[in-house]
Amino acid sequence: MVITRNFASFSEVCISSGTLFSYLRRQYNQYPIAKTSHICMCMPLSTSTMSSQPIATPLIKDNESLLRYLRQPMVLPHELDDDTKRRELVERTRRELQSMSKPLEAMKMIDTLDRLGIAYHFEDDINAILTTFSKSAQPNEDLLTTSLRFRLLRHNGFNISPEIFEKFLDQNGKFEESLTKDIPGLISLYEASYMGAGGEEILLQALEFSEGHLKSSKNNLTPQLSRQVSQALELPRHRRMARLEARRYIEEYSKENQYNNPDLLELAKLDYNKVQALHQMELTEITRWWKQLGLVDKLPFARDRPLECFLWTVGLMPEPKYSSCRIELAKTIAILLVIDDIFDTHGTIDELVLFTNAIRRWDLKAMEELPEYMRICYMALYNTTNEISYKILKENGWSVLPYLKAAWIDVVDGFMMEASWFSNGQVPKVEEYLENGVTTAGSYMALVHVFFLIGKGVTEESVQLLMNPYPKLFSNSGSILRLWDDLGTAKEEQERGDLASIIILFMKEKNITSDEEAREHILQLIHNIWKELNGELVSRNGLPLEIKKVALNMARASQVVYQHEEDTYFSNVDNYVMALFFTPFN
Ligand SMILES: CC(C)=CCC/C(C)=C/COP(=O)(O)OP(=O)(O)O
Ligand SMILES: [Mg+2]
Repeated sequence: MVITRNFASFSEVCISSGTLFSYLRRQYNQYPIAKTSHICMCMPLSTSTMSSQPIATPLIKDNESLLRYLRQPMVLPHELDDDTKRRELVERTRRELQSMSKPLEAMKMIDTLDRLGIAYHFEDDINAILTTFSKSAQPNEDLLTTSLRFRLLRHNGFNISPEIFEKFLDQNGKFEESLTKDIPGLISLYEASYMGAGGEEILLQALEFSEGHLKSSKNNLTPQLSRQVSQALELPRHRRMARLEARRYIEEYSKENQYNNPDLLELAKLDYNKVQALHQMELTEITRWWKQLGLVDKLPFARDRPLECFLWTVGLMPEPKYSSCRIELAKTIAILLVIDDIFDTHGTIDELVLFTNAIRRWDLKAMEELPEYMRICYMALYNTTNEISYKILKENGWSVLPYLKAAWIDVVDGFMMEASWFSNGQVPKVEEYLENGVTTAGSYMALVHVFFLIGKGVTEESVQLLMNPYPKLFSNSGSILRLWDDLGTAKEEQERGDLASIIILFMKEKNITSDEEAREHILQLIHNIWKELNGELVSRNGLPLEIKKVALNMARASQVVYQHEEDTYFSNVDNYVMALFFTPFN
């Protein structure tokens, strides 16, 4: 049996590799067979059957803590059992899914798998089932089934026409009154209506109809239905961040004793814990990188939030297969926050001009003209971007530096634009500010990196669509990010002396006197942009489905990170972080 154990870095762990190896030999009768910078593999002398089980490891800085760590059993027996059990359950669930003959049954199962955060195991099976659903129109299907079919298909990138809802309209073109008694059907219709794209009138109507009736009947329902209605009204499924929803729904599902499938529940919990352990490992790696980079030691005014950066990446790309993408993306966001702080709070306008020009030149000679505090940030950005480009070149053979660099130049140009507006006392138009704000929120920068880091569907044609201009998909999702950012951080930023906020601009431009009213308008704007985003998800815009899904996830994560009561921001995000990364299921 091979046991793998992940260390923060091999050199950090094996201050003396002899210590490790002889310790393993003595203690566990295991023998090291391979070492890389992150993994040490050990093989017991007595057997050669293999299975691997990575375990998250805390930073180990000296021999003392290494030995303390190693004194724990190498692989806890229950962890191996859990993994075997998890794999068995995945296969059992796959067989169950494949054998389902009734469409509604299969759809409900797909929906539950998705909600429990385990659908990624069955991607091919789900796609195969949905492909058959997309071809077979079912005239007699009820409201619940039709709506669920529509939502699942769109969610997975299939283009299905909303005409399938026409059969529920009466002679006056309104949803039939009799449907108001069908609460599960109404919930399903409500959830489906959030998949609507611009101009899809019938889905607008569906939203109004279902929302109105759900609100008015909420108090006269069974506790279970009432809970479902409240959940949907609070935030529809389509807008929820996957990992957070998995965390929440596993808890809810475990309470529904009569209705749940015990196999699915067990699988969801085991899988959640396994993915959480992977996230912890990534977090260890990012934190170690960030500490070694030492940027905030040199720039004490800058934000030091690797955990928050990582939360973003889990929002954007929750699936385990994107592990290394998350690590690289978190690095870019951490640096983005520092540059943002330089522009928003620390740099003088002359220094910012120098910095912007140096970034445009993108060479180390340009760095020499900068003040010392900017030089360190410059080089951190330069090196990190080169390293990411190198990694992509090594793995896929693509030279992506020109794209990554150009995206960063755009970010800094955007920051400079903001800085010059505010230093000249200029008030930009809302539209102008928003357009620039999409760039300064890092949206394009992040999505361009993700496009290459994921590496799916990267062709000469799709690369052409990536920049100049950026795709509408990116602008839509970036606008939602910027709007939520401003809704969430306006107060904090005003206190820090940063006056850039769409709320103030909106109030000025639209002659609105109340902050509250301006916020309402912005929420409506977000809702409208979501429709555009939904259109992009199913449009043939030439972009791969993987990046479309990430863009939608970015809009979802923005709401999670920024929607909060002003004074409870940190405690909210902290709660998410605790639940997502540090609290396993029993
Ligand atoms: C997925 C990505 C790209 C996440 C980055 C999040 C972000 C907007 C950080 C800047 O916050 P801020 O509120 O300090 O920015 P600003 O000062 O521009 O409002
Ligand atoms: Mg902000």
